[in-house]
Amino acid sequence: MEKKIIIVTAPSGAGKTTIVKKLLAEMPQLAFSISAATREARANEVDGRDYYFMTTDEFHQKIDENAFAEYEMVYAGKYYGTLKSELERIWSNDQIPMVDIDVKGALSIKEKYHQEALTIFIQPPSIDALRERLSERGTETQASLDERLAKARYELSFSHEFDKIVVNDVLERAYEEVKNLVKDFLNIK
Ligand SMILES: Nc1nc2c(ncn2[C@@H]2O[C@H](COP(=O)(O)OP(=O)(O)O)[C@@H](O)[C@H]2O)c(=O)[nH]1
Ligand SMILES: Nc1ncnc2c1ncn2[C@@H]1O[C@H](COP(=O)(O)OP(=O)(O)O)[C@@H](O)[C@H]1O
Repeated sequence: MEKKIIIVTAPSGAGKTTIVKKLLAEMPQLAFSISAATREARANEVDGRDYYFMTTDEFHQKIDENAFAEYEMVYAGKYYGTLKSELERIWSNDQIPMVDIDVKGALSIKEKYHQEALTIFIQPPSIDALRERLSERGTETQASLDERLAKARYELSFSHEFDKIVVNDVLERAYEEVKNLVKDFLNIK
């Protein structure tokens, strides 16, 4: 089977996880690419399901082994990365990896797999909407909220680097748009 890959990226809080999870539940052809990360697990997160949680030393070791398709220091000294072994695991199951990563990581993975990739940028309707969504999600402190919003302004300037931009205004509408893009890419009716 051809090794296709779908990359969804967005500023934090734009809704990409919500959209990706919904799509994964509906399309068995896809599998979530579980990233490695050095941040603390949140209360509802499970190692090996949400992330492969690692210490910084373990992450450095993987970098030295050239084990990553891409990695970035995303927030506050925390590393996140896509393991090559994770993509291979999904391809060997005859599924297509759905990669949910930050904008810089998405650009580098796109560079690597550009011939087989569909890249989608989820755009929030506005910075104010982002602030509201992140506050309501209840996962951020004032400092981490400010950090995410500053990064979002920067990331929004890269939206045109991706194959498709989907504005997440009304969730259901944005979701349908993403689903149709994925179906087109996979030649599914
Ligand atoms: N470059 C890169 N970024 C990642 C990876 N996995 C997750 N991220 C990004 O890291 C950021 C922070 O993730 P997280 O702390 O879980 O917050 P959330 O996505 O806002 O819920 C998000 O923008 C993710 O898209 C990865 O493997 N590589
Ligand atoms: N279209 C939308 N309108 C309002 N709230 C939304 C919409 N899409 C997602 N959300 C909410 O915004 C918050 C951030 O979404 P999430 O999927 O966690 O974003 P990301 O993965 O991009 O950081 C969540 O609480 C989610 O329920």
